[in-house]
Amino acid sequence: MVRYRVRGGNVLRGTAFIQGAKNAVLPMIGAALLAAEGRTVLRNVPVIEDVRRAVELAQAVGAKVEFHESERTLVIDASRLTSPVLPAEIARRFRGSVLFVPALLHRLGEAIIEGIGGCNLGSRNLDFHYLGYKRLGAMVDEGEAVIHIKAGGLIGAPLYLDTPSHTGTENLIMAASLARGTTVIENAALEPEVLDVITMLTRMGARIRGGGTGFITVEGVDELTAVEHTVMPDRLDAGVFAMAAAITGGEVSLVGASLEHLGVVRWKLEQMGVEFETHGAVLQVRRNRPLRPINVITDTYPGFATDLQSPLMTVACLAEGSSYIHERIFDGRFALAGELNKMGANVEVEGSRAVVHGPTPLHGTEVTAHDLRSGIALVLAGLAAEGETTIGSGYLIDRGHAALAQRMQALGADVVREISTSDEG
Ligand SMILES: CC(=O)N[C@H]1[C@@H](OP(=O)(O)OP(=O)(O)OC[C@H]2O[C@@H](n3ccc(=O)[nH]c3=O)[C@H](O)[C@@H]2O)O[C@H](CO)[C@@H](O)[C@@H]1O
Ligand SMILES: C=C(OP(=O)(O)O)C(=O)O
Repeated sequence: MVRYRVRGGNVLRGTAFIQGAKNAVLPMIGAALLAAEGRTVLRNVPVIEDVRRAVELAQAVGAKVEFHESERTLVIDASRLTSPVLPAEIARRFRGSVLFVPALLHRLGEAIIEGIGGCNLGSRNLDFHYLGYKRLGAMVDEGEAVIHIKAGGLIGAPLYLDTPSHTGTENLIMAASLARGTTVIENAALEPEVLDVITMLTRMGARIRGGGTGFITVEGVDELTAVEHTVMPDRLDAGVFAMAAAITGGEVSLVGASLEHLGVVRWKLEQMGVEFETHGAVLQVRRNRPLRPINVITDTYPGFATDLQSPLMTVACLAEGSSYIHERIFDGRFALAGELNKMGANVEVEGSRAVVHGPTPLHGTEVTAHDLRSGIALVLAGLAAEGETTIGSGYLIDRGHAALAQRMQALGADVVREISTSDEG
């Protein structure tokens, strides 16, 4: 029912406040459920739909959770968990639901997963998670509709991931933290969000070594305690606002963005003609020369983040020449191309590769968000387009970006969030 309406042509200038990281706070809510006493306090929590769903899910398994949205603070009391069931109607609405499994296994001896949601990006397997739980001593029954995992006390073991799965790494670290003995996880994910989760778990009393090396050792402990933790800034939100400055030829100050976390995204945008300057804790981004085309291959961190591939495709539409994009993480992440082409772009897709023939003037029309990042990419396209762009299925954008319309308006953009009467999401 939510849609975004964008009138293009305004050059973005001003200050944007970068939200806390969605992909860090969701595992942290899962981690908070590992503490059998006391209250966990999470600060800098983004007010996004995925967090609201995570709060509902934590309440469904028995935790007492207060989300003080205006304070961007979560208070979680998990001293009494009552149900091992992750109910379909909540769990199917976001990916982070999978991050509740370790706490349910440790606290209740079982987890019943009635569904797992998240962006529709092609195949999104969970086999590394299940294999890991099995190696730690759990029994996994993968039914058609329901997955039942049972564990009468997990025991540390050597684990490996075929590829460094983000949530897979977080889940296995959480499972190992309260398992008896030592667990080693080879080929672990290196994403900054994983490191932030390790920092929180360490503060809770977990014994974790090797974060950021791809080779993590966890010595199990008997209990974890409730702590206070401030969620790191969202590098994907920061990347989007940097690209909003880039696509409109503007200049924005990003409060709370870390240039270090942007990694390769920074270098690719610089190659396109975008300038970055750090002023202490504020990151200045501007573009005042024509956009150059780019080649991008997505990869796990420290490679180019797949979640920023879609917004970058939009920016490439305005570049003077052909850009090449190779998507290596997800096999269904190019639905955006068809929507951009409706707006006048010329994007050709073949398998996991796309060629963006720029520059093409964009014109406003009705388009659809197929997932969170294609949704925000269409907002960027709307900023650069002539006329009005309406983006349907806006809930998907709200899953990951807090107060998007207000933050864009503060930069001079004409972006409005509406509740439509049609039945699209
Ligand atoms: C809530 C959250 O943190 N979501 C992020 C997380 O998703 P998520 O943790 O789901 O992504 P993964 O890193 O696990 O998946 C990456 C790839 O590995 C494959 N795979 C993964 C696990 C598994 O057991 N088997 C398997 O084959 C997936 O199908 C996919 O092709 O990382 C993605 C990749 O950076 C991001 O796009 C998501 O924003
Ligand atoms: C793919 C994403 O999220 P999720 O894993 O929650 O579906 C995303 O944030 O772009």
